[in-house]
Order: sequence, then structure tokens, then C-alpha cells
Amino acid sequence: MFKLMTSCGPQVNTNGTRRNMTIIIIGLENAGKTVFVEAFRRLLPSKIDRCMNSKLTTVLLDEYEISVYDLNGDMKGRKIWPNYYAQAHGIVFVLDSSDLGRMQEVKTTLSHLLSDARVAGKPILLLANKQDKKNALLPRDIIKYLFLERIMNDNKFMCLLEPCSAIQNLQRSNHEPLLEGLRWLVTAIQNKQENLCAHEQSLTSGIPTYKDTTGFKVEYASIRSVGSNGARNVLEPPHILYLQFSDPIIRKYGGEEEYEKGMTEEKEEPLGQHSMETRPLKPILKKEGLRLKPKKNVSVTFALDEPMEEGECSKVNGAQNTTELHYNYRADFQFPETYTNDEVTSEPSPKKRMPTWYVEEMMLEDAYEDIFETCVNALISRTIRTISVFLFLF
Ligand SMILES: Nc1nc2c(ncn2[C@@H]2O[C@H](COP(=O)(O)OP(=O)(O)OP(=O)(O)O)[C@@H](O)[C@H]2O)c(=O)[nH]1
Ligand SMILES: [Mg+2]
Repeated sequence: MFKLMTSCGPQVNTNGTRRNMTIIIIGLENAGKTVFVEAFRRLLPSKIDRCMNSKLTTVLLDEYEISVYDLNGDMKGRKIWPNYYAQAHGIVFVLDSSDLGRMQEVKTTLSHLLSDARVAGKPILLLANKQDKKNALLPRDIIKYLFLERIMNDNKFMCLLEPCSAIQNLQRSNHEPLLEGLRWLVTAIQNKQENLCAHEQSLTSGIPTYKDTTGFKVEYASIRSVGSNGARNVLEPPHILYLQFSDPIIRKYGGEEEYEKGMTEEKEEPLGQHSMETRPLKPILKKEGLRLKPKKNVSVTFALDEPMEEGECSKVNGAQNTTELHYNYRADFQFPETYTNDEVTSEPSPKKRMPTWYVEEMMLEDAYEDIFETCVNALISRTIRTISVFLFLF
């Protein structure tokens, strides 16, 4: 039992100061995984270990020491992913939001990942990367086309979809979306571990810590929005979905009934067309008050750690690793030359694409509407009054 409790989650370092955590970064090739790891390295104290099939970067975030395995996304690389599943406490899945032609492949790869028993119940951070690109899918469209609600809820996964642009966020020194996703993952792993340990303790001591440990799970996927300047808006999360106590499933899409209907019926629209339909954000904002807040995760699903398979690098047996130690801090960040000129700078400003994400704009619109409505009402009542006086006189 002791082994179970200590091996299933983040470990406290021998010096007792930091907890160790392992995460893997996966996704199709060219999604931007390595750029993300590069970003983490630049924003956090880090060290690199070179392994046989992957690159291991260890970063320090808050009280955690996180081992990040950057795995290749080509077909050959994908065959190696499962070797890391058991060891990982959480998963970062990066997707290229602008590569519409490969969304189906993303969907298949994701489903395959979630169906693996070694991944069961582990928190997943979905990074919808390359939001700076003109044709990038909006988060709600990604949810829709990947059937995220269904695949996450069916498989009882806790998931956060974070729209971001690894390059643009770094370039503009807007690091929040990059680090917040990672923070969420770390917290989710930690919460899960605490709940699991509490559950294990209750089993050994015979004292129940949950009201109902069977089927007591809360999962949610939330979407955050990125403004045209890459900054986080205060609208988060416009879409929340989570399960509570298995049944009934409570779904919320920021009050967008139409969208909910579309999602549950799972009618697939051709990619690329949806973003043209401008769905006003106003209804979402107006119904923000109805939004349900995600509850603390108390999932009891877990997977035991297993040793990694042959030839794979692990922190424990990393004897053949070459280690470079270097610490980077935000202040000395400089963008790598290779990323400065190409796609990012040539892309048109995303401002044109997502103007409706601004709260101020919405409030302004509402104000004009209100004034107009008041004027019309005053005019109508005045006319009625005049007609009544007229009728009374004659
Ligand atoms: N426009 C744009 N390009 C990006 C962004 N992130 C990464 N890229 C570009 O996408 C390409 C692939 O990035 P990588 O990080 O090497 O992709 P990867 O997922 O590690 O690919 P594999 O290692 O082959 O699996 C590079 O040319 C990056 O410059 C982004 O946010 N916006
Ligand atoms: Mg890579």
C-alpha cells in the first residue's frame, strides 16, 4: 500500500523542498511542442538532459520540479509515446489550430491516447497553438470538431484547452498563457494525487473521506480566450463543461443553447466554414451569471506508475545523459532568430479576426442599444398620448 501511495503521484525531493512531477508533451509533428519547451526553458529555471528518443527538460515552477519530455510527433515518434504514458503524471497535447487539414488526424491521435489504460484519469492540457495565424480555429470550434466534450467526458478526463501562440506570446512578453496552462496541469496533478492518497488512507483506516467514492467525479474542460494582442481576456472561461456524480451530466456552453444542441448531436461541419459564421459573444456575456464554476476535482481514478520500457530515458537511470545546467529568467529573454522573421511577422494582425472578444466593445454596444430603445419607447408613448387626447377631444 505504501508503495502504491508513493509511486502514483508527484514525489517530494530528498531535501524535502520540491516535489517532482513528470509530464510529456505530445502532438502531431510541427504542432509547436519544441517551441513550447523552449518557452518553458526561457521563462523558468531549467536544465536539459538529452535522451535517446526524447529531450528531457527539467523546469522549476513554484514548489515543483517538473520533468518535461518533449516527444517527436512524426509516425516513428508516436510509436514511442506509449513508453512514457505510465511514468507521466500529466499530459500536454499540443495542436496546430491553423492546420485544418490535419484536425481529423489530431482527433484520431487524441482518441487513441485517451483509450490507453496508462493514461486513464491523468489531467490533460490541450494547447491550441498558433492562434496568431489568420486561419486558426477558435477554441469553441476546436471543441466542436474534436468532439472534445464527448471524448473527455466519456473517458472521465480532466482537461483544459488553452488557446495560445507559443511564438507570439513569447515575442510579446505575454507569458501568462504559456505558464498558466502549465500551472493548471501541475495543480490538477497535485489535487488528484491528494485525493487519491486520501482515498487510499480511508481504505486502510476504514474511515471514509468521501461521501461516495464510487462515481464521485468532477471533470471539466474550460476554454480561455486570447485577445487580438495575445492578452488574456476576462471572459474566461466562456465554455465550461463538467460532470458531477456521473449522472446526470451537467453541460454548460456559456448559455449558447444552439451550440449545445450542435455539440450533442455531433453534426460535423466542414472545417474552415464555421469560423466565418460570426456568432456574437453577447449572449455568452449576458448569461455569464448562469455559469457554473468548476468544482474541485475529487476524481478517484488513478494509474500506477510502471517502469519505462527499454532504452528510454528516465531521471532515475539517466546515467548516459549529458546534462547542461542553465538558468533563464524572464528579464534576459531574447527570441531565437529562427522564429523572428517567418510566419509570425508575416501574419496579418489577428485583431481583425476576433474583435468580438473585447468586453469593453460589448458594453459599448449595449449602451447604444439601451439609448436607442429608450428613445423609441418615449416616442411611442408620446404618440399614444397625443392620439388619446385627440380622440377624447373629438
Ligand atoms: N506561427 C506560429 N508558428 C509556430 C508557433 N509555434 C511553433 N511554430 C512553428 O511551427 C514549426 C514547428 O515547431 P516545432 O516546435 O518544431 O514543432 P514540434 O511539434 O516540436 O514538431 P516535431 O518535433 O516534429 O514533432 C516551427 O517552424 C515553429 O516556428 C506559433 O505559435 N505560431
Ligand atoms: Mg519537436
